[in-house]
Amino acid sequence: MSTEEQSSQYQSGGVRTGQQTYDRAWENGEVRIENLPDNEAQRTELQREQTLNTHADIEIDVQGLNFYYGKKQALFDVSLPIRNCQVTALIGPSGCGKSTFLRTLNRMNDLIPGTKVDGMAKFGEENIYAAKTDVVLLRQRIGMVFQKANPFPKSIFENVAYGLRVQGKSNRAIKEMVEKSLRGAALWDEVKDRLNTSALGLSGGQQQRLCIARALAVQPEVLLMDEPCSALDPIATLKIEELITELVKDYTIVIVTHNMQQAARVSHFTGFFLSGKLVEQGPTKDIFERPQKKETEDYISGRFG
Ligand SMILES: Nc1ncnc2c1ncn2[C@@H]1O[C@H](COP(=O)(O)OP(=O)(O)OP(=O)(O)O)[C@@H](O)[C@H]1O
Repeated sequence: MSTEEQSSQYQSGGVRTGQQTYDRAWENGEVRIENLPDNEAQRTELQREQTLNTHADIEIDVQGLNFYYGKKQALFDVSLPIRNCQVTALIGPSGCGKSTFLRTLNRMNDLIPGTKVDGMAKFGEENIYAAKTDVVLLRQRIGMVFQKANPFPKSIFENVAYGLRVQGKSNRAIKEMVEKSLRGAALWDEVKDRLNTSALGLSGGQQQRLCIARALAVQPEVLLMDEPCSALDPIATLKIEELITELVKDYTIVIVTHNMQQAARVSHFTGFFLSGKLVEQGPTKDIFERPQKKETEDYISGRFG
């Protein structure tokens, strides 16, 4: 089908396939990774399908979560299992509550005055939302990477060493962990000869991988990623996606993304949010190819959002 034919089909409201939705994104000037060498996108999607484990243990079991910014309720009765060593993507239109949900998982919203949460998020024997939860320890176990890379104005080495110094680790242990974390974040080879130079001199993609290394250094069990590629070019985006595919062998990953094709490429499970409610969740392939709810189908096929 020609581009023109596709466009007219979109305008007439016909159902789009994921590829067509992505083609439209390309026409709109958004990222298109399929054009990169070796058809990397198809490879990662295939790898994701092969590593889907619908029986994986539930690492965080969120049940009946309600969340409020002051009087405004932002999440309504959300229940979502986050599975061990799988990537869970959170998708939905702007303002639907994806980031709010993500931030409840390591209590980042506590930093915003006037917020309130009720419900349960079972993590091991703990309820993440319980008043007695040690939030510092929680954020060490559940690390976070933000939309915009936020390295400290320090050297590359000190950025990664930061959390380890706070923990009082020995210099020798710190040196080992910094190297291990930079390797884990697929950055070591690019920076090993300039560890003492400023992190701010790195490219955007390298800075984001440095932030991932910084999160890995304190040995988390879960990594939360809030649109980690939204400020990156296609090549840097591809590197982060490849990295996610590697990291998920050892870590449970939850990623917020606006980019449905990214969700399709990297995630095993997907949750679709709309107006603060989790409309549908399940294996990514099912959500994209056989959505059960009309709202999901409309969103996936690009009718809104
Ligand atoms: N600090 C805040 N104070 C008050 N309301 C907030 C705050 N942060 C978010 N909200 C509101 O909560 C709702 C959910 O926002 P959230 O950022 O979680 O959505 P999102 O799906 O991540 O959106 P986006 O894709 O645009 O980042 C929105 O109505 C938003 O305006």
